[in-house]
Amino acid sequence: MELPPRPELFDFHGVSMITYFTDNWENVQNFQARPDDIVIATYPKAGTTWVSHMLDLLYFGKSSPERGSTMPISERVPFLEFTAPGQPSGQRDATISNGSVEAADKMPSSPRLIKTHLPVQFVPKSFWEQNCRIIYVARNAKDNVVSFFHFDRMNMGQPEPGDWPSFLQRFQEGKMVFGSWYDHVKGWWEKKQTNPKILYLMYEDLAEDRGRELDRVCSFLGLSLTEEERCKVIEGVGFDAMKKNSMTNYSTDKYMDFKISPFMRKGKVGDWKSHFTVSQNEQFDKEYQKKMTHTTLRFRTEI
Ligand SMILES: Nc1ncnc2c1ncn2[C@@H]1O[C@H](COP(=O)(O)OS(=O)(=O)O)[C@@H](OP(=O)(O)O)[C@H]1O
Repeated sequence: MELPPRPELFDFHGVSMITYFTDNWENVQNFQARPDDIVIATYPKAGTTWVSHMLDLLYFGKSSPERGSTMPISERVPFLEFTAPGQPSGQRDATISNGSVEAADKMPSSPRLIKTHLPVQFVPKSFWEQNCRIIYVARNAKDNVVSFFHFDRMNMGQPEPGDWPSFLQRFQEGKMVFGSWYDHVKGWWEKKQTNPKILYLMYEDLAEDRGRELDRVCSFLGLSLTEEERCKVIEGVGFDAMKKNSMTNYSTDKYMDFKISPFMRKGKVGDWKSHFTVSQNEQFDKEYQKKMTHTTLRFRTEI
């Protein structure tokens, strides 16, 4: 299959975007949420797939144990604002595998688990009106940008990444798909301060002790598990298990070139140390301090 050329970034209401996430804008904004919908919101590469698979196992692992090994994560947890590359708005094939609003509308399962990378100000208002629960996952900026760089190298549906120094520079300027990491993590953090329906998770905490974070998630969602169920979820969301599982490792995605880099790449905290030079790190830290002065949000870059 011939793939369309890589998309270009453009400014969309103050946020850098590509058309795959703006083509269906009206339908996204008018999306009708249901009160029991659960949203998994993240800046790209912060642990979306990890928490999506965790929630899917939590809700459907018992009733449909085959689901996690037969349905790609993009079908189990549709990506709200996504429209398939190469298919202009209005002519899209609205199957569940394309993600998107239409797929979510048709989902029979309850609760619906819905993925989004939207910054908080772009979230469709129906989610707030319905008082839906939202799990936001954030990852420290250094590991986040490294993961994003490798993703853009291997995903032909993303803009050309260029070389590492220029990618890092553009990350600091917020010229990434879904905009500035700083605005994203801070915007959701502020929203969380007044909205108890938002659980703010950290990738680093998950990496440190996913059992403990699973317990936090269950308590937020009002779920209780038997010890056996709990062990099954913990095992199912391990990095090695998810890397092997073709329903979570994106090996079925035709836009990703695994010869360049796998989707489930390293899954580590601190991998940034093998990418940043000493001077890139110093420069980054300086800008980071400035951009994070007026927030109580704190990240760990190693565990
Ligand atoms: N189970 C588990 N354990 C540890 N790490 C995990 C796990 N699942 C996904 N990952 C890592 O998360 C990174 C992908 O992030 P996302 O799923 O948010 O990507 S996406 O935005 O949906 O494209 C990507 O990070 P990097 O390896 O650093 O590139 C994945 O490897």
